[in-house]
Amino acid sequence: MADLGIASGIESVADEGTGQAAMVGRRQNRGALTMRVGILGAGAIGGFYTAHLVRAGADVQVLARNATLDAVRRNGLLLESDQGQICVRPNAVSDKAADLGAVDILIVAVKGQDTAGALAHVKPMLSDSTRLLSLQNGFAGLEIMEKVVGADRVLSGITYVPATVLAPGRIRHTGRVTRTVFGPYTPDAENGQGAALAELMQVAGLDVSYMDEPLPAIWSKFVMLAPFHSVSALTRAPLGHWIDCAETQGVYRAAMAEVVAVAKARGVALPPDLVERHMAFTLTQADRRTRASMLDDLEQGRPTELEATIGWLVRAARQHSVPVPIHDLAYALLKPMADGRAVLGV
Ligand SMILES: NC(=O)C1=CN([C@@H]2O[C@H](COP(=O)(O)OP(=O)(O)OC[C@H]3O[C@@H](n4cnc5c(N)ncnc54)[C@H](OP(=O)(O)O)[C@@H]3O)[C@@H](O)[C@H]2O)C=CC1
Ligand SMILES: CC(C)(CO)C(=O)C(=O)O
Repeated sequence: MADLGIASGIESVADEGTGQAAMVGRRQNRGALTMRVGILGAGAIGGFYTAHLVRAGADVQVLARNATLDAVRRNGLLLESDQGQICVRPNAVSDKAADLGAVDILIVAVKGQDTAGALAHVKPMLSDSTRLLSLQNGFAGLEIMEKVVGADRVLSGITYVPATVLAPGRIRHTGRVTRTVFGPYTPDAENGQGAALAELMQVAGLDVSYMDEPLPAIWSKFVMLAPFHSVSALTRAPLGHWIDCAETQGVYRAAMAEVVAVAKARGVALPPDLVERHMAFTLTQADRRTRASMLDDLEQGRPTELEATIGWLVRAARQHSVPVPIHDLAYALLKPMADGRAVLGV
C-alpha cells in the first residue's frame, strides 16, 4: 500500500516503517541529535513536539508568547497521555527570536490565521540553510510561507497527532496516533535537514516518514480534515459522539468525496479507495475522544482556522467549478464565529 501518511497509530510503525522512514535512518544516521530545532508556537502541536524532542535529547529552542511563555518558563512543558507524562525544560524559551538565534529547522506550529504575523518576527532564527517545516493543516499556511521565505526554504508536512491545550504549557495527547509525514515543498528545498529531523523524531519513538514528494500525503489528510472539522464544529462534539449516527457518518463520507473531487480538479492523484480507508480508520482505530482543534477553538471562544482550511477549500472548489455543498454550508454556518466573537455572547 502506498504510504500517503494516513493515520496508522504508533503500533503500526513496523508495518509501514519498511519504506521511506527506514531509508531516512540509512541516509542520515549521524548528527541528528546535534541539530537545533526551533518551535514556533508552543500550543497543542508545538508542545507535543517540544516534549518528545527534548526528551530525546535534542537542542530545542521555543518561540512562545503570552501565558504559554510564562508557564513554560516557570514550570517547563508538560505533555500528558494515556502512556504517562513527559515534563521537559527546553534549552531556551522566549518571545524574542533574537534570544534564541539561528536554528536548523523551525517547526511552524501556530494556527493558520497567525502564520503571517508570527513569521514577521522569526528572522533572527533563520540562517541561509534554515528550513521552515509546516505541520499546519491545509495549504493556506504553506502559501504564506512560500511568499515570506521562498518555496526553496520550506518543508511541507502534516501530522495526525490529536492534541489539546489543557492549560498554558500543559498539553494532552489523545490516544496513541503519532503519525507525521513531511518532505521538501519543492525539490530545491532539500538539504538533508528534513531527513535528519525525521530521524530525530523516530529516535523519540514517533511514527514519522520523510518523503521526497509530500504533497499527496498532505492532500490525503486534508480529505479527512476539512470534513472532520466541519462535522465536529457543527455537532460541537468529539468523534465518539457522532461517528455512529448513520446520517452524520453519511455527511462525513460525502464531504470527504467533495475534497477528493477538488484535489482531482487541481491535478492531484489520490488512491481511489482513500475515502473508504479514512472511514475504516475513523471507525475502527481512531480514538473516540478525538476532538477537532477547531472544536477546541470554538468552545474556548478563540478565533478558528476556518479561512485557512474550509474557506481555502471552498474558494479552490469555486475556481475549478467543483460543487462542495457540504463545505459551503459548513463555511457559512461557522463564519460568524471565525474570529472568536462568540465569546462576547452577542
Ligand atoms: N491540535 C491538533 O490536534 C492538531 C492541530 N494541527 C494543526 O497544527 C497547527 C497548530 O495547531 P494547534 O497546536 O492546535 O494550535 P494551538 O492554538 O494549540 O497552538 C498555537 C500556539 O501558537 C502560539 N502563537 C501564535 N502566534 C504566535 C507568535 N507570533 N509567537 C509565538 N507563539 C505564537 C499561540 O499562542 P496564543 O495561545 O497566545 O495564541 C499558541 O500557543 C494548526 O494548523 C492545526 O490545524 C494538526 C494536527 C492536529
Ligand atoms: C484531526 C486532527 C485531530 C488530527 O488527526 C486534527 O488535525 C485537527 O483537529 O486539527
